[in-house]
Amino acid sequence: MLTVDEALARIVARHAPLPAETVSIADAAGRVLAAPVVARLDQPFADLSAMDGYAVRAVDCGRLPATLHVVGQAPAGGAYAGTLGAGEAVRIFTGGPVPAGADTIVIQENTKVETAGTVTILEGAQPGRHIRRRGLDFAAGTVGIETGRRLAPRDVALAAAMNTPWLSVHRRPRIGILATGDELVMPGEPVGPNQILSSSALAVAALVRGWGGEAILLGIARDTHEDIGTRISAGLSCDLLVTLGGASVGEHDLVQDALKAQGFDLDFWRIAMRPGKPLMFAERAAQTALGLPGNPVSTMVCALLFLKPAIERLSGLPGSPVATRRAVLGSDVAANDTRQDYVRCRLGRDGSGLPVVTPFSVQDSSMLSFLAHADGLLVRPAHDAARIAGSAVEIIDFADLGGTF
Ligand SMILES: Nc1nc2c(c(=O)[nH]1)N[C@H]1C(S)=C(S)[C@@H](COP(=O)(O)OP(=O)(O)OC[C@H]3O[C@@H](n4cnc5c(N)ncnc54)[C@H](O)[C@@H]3O)O[C@H]1N2
Ligand code: MOO
Repeated sequence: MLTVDEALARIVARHAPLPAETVSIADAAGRVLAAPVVARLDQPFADLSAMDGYAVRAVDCGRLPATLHVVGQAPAGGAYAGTLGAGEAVRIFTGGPVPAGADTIVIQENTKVETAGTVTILEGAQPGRHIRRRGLDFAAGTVGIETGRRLAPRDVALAAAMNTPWLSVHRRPRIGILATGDELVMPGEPVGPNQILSSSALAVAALVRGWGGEAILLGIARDTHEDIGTRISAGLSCDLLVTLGGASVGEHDLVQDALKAQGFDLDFWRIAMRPGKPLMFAERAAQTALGLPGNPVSTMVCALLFLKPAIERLSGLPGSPVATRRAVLGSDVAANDTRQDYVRCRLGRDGSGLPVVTPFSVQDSSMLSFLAHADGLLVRPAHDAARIAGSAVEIIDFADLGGTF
């Protein structure tokens, strides 16, 4: 059986960033840049005042107090058209252009106005003070944001300031989601005898959206070759088709054959992992299929470990493994077997600030309540020895996933 690392490497290697499209900056947050954002102007566009006060010539303030003639105004969005002469000041506001001839700003707290049309400078007139020089933030032609970055709101702010109303981003991956099983109904539908709710389809759709993909629900296939085949073919325009369940070895586990019948080549269908042994990966021309195991916790954990990096790769990111962090065990754990184990756990804090891991005593991969209440996953490598409380371990902390899991 493949290891988790080998399986992930094969999945990531098989995906490449999708082609670029142009979107309005208003819709760009969360998308991954396919071309750099380059400043189309200098910011600031001129020397601007950083404060409300008076633009003056420092030389006129050599002996204080100094009374100057106020010859005009320079608000943000306006400017004083003339050149400041000896003994003159311009009333200026934060963001206002520094007039020609002035070389410093005196903040208004350091002045007093006794006679209309004059200002008396009391202190604080050093050359260059409170002036933001033209191009201080960036100059025209500066690369503000590099290709391959997922745009956060603060990147949108920078791109907007650089006056780039249209951005080139990678197309969002289209992810088809197909549940399989005679026993499944969707929430809100009548639940017949022997039926259960398809909990995973909506959850995987939410994961896909949170990770930057477009989720396309392909419904629930009944356990027949025909129905599974028909629905797989309906999903052939997706970049990546995710199937739920039917991945294992029982007679009702038909997904593998149905994918082959639709022209997919099977890459692998079992990995050394728990939960999630029956993970399947197949490819067909520009498309891939990821068969997630049916037990709902296995579905979710496998989606986190494999679907997230695949979506990220298609989106233009590297497709890195989900990050783990150092933690200490809060209780003893037995030796692990041949499968890398992802153990649902609670996380506390010890004196040094490290997470303290307490695994739930029940780890049944059908039990969603434990997954929902977990703070993270303890990662136990295959063949890991028994470990006592206090041992160093690796975890996936759900808090690191920014609410996307
Ligand atoms: N003889 C063996 N039996 C099983 C093995 C094995 O290696 N040998 N593997 C077990 C493991 S591990 C898992 S995980 C499951 C996964 O098998 P499948 O992917 O074929 O999943 P199904 O049989 O279709 O379903 C398993 C379980 O999950 C429920 N299910 C399926 N889809 C959904 C959904 N969308 N939402 C909620 N629940 C779902 C389904 O009703 C079953 O109860 O196989 C073990 N068996
Ligand atoms: O690996 Mo299965 O996914 O143990 O439930």
